[in-house]
Amino acid sequence: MHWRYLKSWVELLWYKVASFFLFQKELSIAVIGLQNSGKTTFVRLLSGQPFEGDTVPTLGVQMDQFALGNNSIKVYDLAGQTRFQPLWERCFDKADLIVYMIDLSDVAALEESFAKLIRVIQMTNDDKIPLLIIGNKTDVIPDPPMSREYLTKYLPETLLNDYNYETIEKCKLEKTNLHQLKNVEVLSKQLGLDLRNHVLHIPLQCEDSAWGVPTEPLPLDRDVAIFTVSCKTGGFIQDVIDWIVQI
Ligand SMILES: Nc1nc2c(ncn2[C@@H]2O[C@H](COP(=O)(O)OP(=O)(O)OP(=O)(O)O)[C@@H](O)[C@H]2O)c(=O)[nH]1
Ligand SMILES: [Mg+2]
Repeated sequence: MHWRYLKSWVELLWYKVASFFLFQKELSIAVIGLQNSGKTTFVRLLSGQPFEGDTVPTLGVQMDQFALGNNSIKVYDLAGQTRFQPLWERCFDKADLIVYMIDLSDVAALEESFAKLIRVIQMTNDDKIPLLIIGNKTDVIPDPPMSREYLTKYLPETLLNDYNYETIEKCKLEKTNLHQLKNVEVLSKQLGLDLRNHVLHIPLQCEDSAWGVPTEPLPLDRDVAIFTVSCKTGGFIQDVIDWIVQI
């Protein structure tokens, strides 16, 4: 046997023994979302590697295992290309947490990304798998000129705690108003996710709802969190990590 293979076997064995004694819990995470949304970049950050501007699109699924705080994390980094999307659901039964990445700066892909997320929520809701929704690439979205209204209304990028879903406006998203999505409350409204009342309002255009007929809100009996982040600048990544390790 080549010494390099022997070395990786020894490392794996050492990791398994160390995890048995050192780690409080083992967490399997499935990271999904459309291509180019930043899934592999996010996994790299989780494992302590720096931001990489030039990444290679993932093919199929890439598995990685590392320590995060006192936890041993096993990550399934899934490919976002359409041809690989059927693989996503094969990882759901192994996952203790599903992370869904959205590229907030890609206005052309937002509708597809939102629709696929809603499908994932419907598919995994009975199993109550915790769900972490990450709006990524906030650094690419230009801010409008600073105003008092902007500062008070659009700045919160942290996890929702107490908010009033009904009073948030839903708008047609365009390049010029994308900055609103940096606010997790606005993002939750666009997705139809009322986290305060734990329900999903399924939009009419989604494939599983009859066209033109409002569907009943879907009760969410699971942990759901939404963050908006920048994997490039590291903005709010630590908040995401803190949330993951507490589940
Ligand atoms: N500006 C900016 N670029 C980012 C950010 N996150 C990721 N990227 C870039 O986006 C591109 C795609 O990132 P990946 O992590 O490979 O995307 P992915 O979701 O894994 O893509 P697939 O594997 O094809 O599904 C890369 O060029 C990254 O450097 C971010 O927060 N800001
Ligand atoms: Mg990838």
